[in-house]
Amino acid sequence: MSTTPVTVTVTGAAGQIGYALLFRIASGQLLGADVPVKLNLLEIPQGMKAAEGTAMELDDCAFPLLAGIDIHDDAAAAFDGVNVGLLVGARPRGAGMERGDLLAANGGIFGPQGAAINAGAADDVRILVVGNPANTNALIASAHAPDVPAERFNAMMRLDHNRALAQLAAKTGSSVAEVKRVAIWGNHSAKQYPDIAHATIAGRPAPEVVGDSAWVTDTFIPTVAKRGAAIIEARGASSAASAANAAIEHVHDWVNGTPEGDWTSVAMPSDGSYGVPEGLISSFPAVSRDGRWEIVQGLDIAADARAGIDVSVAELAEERDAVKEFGLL
Ligand SMILES: NC(=O)C1=CN([C@@H]2O[C@H](COP(=O)(O)OP(=O)(O)OC[C@H]3O[C@@H](n4cnc5c(N)ncnc54)[C@H](O)[C@@H]3O)[C@@H](O)[C@H]2O)C=CC1
Ligand SMILES: O=C([O-])CC(=O)C(=O)O
Repeated sequence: MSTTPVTVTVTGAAGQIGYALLFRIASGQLLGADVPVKLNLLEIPQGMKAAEGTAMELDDCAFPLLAGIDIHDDAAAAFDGVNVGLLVGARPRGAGMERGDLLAANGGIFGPQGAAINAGAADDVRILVVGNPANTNALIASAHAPDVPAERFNAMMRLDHNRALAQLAAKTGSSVAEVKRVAIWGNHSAKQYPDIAHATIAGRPAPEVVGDSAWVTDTFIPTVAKRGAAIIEARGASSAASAANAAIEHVHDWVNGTPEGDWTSVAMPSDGSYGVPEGLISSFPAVSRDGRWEIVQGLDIAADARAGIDVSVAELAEERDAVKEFGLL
């Protein structure tokens, strides 16, 4: 077992995703069963008491890997020395709030958090933004952290990716483990583009195994893209355990690598691949090698996929332009 604990900062620690996330991190599922972790919890003042309660429960688990817990309502302290930052806390959309209001309110959170990361993070810092609108919040945080390589800021698409795996497995009577190379492109929103064109199921092309292109267009894509809303409708609250699970898997693969022969979906700064304007934090199929994401190159993009990707990327560009107007970039 290595001895130096990895510092993991979780924002929104007292929220529902935080509650589903922290115990898994402390048990070793984020980084590995031999990696001790130190947890920094960041909350707003109103969330501090509940965060303290969660910390008491973490203590009561007596996790051998948990090297300490600190609770903060100050971003500079919470991100001091951070190696892995999970930015979950965000301002939810309130009644009568327009999308622009939401972007501005969250800019007020992710700008200062980016600046705190810039000031205090460890050299190897990796940041995963979960709080919505995740892609644009990641862009804002990164813009406020000029000394941190932009590639260290990701937004979470792993939940969308996992939703796509589950839908495809259910449709074809396969196990999830047999489904490989699904891709989600673009924004974590209802305009994302879930893509099975390059996927395989038990080694066979997924479109052939599904054998029903109307199902892909009319059922699969909207089901995956609108799954967040369907969960809210069913549960009366947004996805929490599945979101926490996705965050764990994203960071685990980023640090430890993706399995040979498969890829995942990651929103990261575009390098211009697949015609996505450079700098937008957009989702691509990606593999992790030596602790870095690489966009899977050379995939043929058919006309329907091109159109779907373009719609999602246009939404990201609109969000970027809106936050630029608010002076957040
Ligand atoms: N990217 C994705 O796939 C998904 C993203 N989400 C998003 O994750 C976010 C969190 O969801 P939940 O945990 O369910 O929400 P929640 O409302 O249960 O918890 C959010 C927590 O963040 C805290 N918070 C607010 N502003 C903060 C700040 N400036 N610093 C630190 N903490 C702050 C709140 O006090 C609250 O405890 C939401 O924006 C949600 O839309 C949820 C599911 C999936
Ligand atoms: O839709 C929401 O508010 C939560 C979310 O991002 C998801 O479940 O994908």
